[in-house]
Amino acid sequence: MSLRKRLSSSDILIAPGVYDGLTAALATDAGFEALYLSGAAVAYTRLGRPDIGLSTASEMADTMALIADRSDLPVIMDADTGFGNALNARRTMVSYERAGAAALQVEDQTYPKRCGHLSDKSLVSRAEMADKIAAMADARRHDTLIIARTDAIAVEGFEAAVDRAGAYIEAGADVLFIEAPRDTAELGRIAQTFKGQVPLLANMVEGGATPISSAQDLQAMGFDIVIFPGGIVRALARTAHDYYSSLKKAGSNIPFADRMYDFDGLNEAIGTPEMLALGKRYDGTS
Ligand SMILES: C[C@](O)(C(=O)O)[C@H](CC(=O)O)C(=O)O
Repeated sequence: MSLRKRLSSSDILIAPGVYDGLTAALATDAGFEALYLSGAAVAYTRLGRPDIGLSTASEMADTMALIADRSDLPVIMDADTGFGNALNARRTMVSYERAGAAALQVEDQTYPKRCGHLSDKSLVSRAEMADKIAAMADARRHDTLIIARTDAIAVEGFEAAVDRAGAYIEAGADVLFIEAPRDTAELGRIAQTFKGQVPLLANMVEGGATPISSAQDLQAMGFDIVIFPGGIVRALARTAHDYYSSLKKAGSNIPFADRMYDFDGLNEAIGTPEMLALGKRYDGTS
């Protein structure tokens, strides 16, 4: 089902963050209906660095292509600022579509951007961002959704964020994402203001500016999509930290065994038996 069609349903869409073939495979097997390719998760895992605009558009497109090889689910792709001005954003649209994205999220920060939950962000003008959205809409070759994000709450205040969001819908945004509301009341006001105009996205960042709500509560407020972009990295980083400490201390993985897949367990999780059976089917002997 196309992402646009799925968003016409009244059930909120939960898109967990992924950043490679493994996380895409595991999230797909868990039964989600869409994935979120998080720029933060790519920076955290590939670079071991913060989400401050260090990853390149081509690194992101390569990652998208690997995920599309491994999962048939629609992928919402983080396009940051579009990597520059409107012309850069047009090119980002075309290359991310080619890599397999079903939706591109673009934000009104200056380039290079930073995580929406870090301080000291700066914005391009409302008019520049509106033109960037229109440029991306004109450049797309498929029914790729444009998710317009404003980071204005932290920079210009809540009312300005609402004004910007209205302008971005007028410019052609298919989905609205107001980044980092500071409390549940602000989340509720966003839903009340824009419900019924375009689908609304909420972003749950553990320990970030917005208190964590469940998908059920966000749906009751009026949200249509919720992303959990970096949760998987926070979970895996914590496990990796504990794993390396344990291995260093014990000189073996025996103390950690009940927190790990063994050889067969991992092979099962990534579909090794099915791949080997497929190989046999095409090995010229049957
Ligand atoms: C949504 C986001 O842009 C992302 O890169 O996934 C980040 C999330 C994060 O930093 O954990 C954001 O700016 O909110």
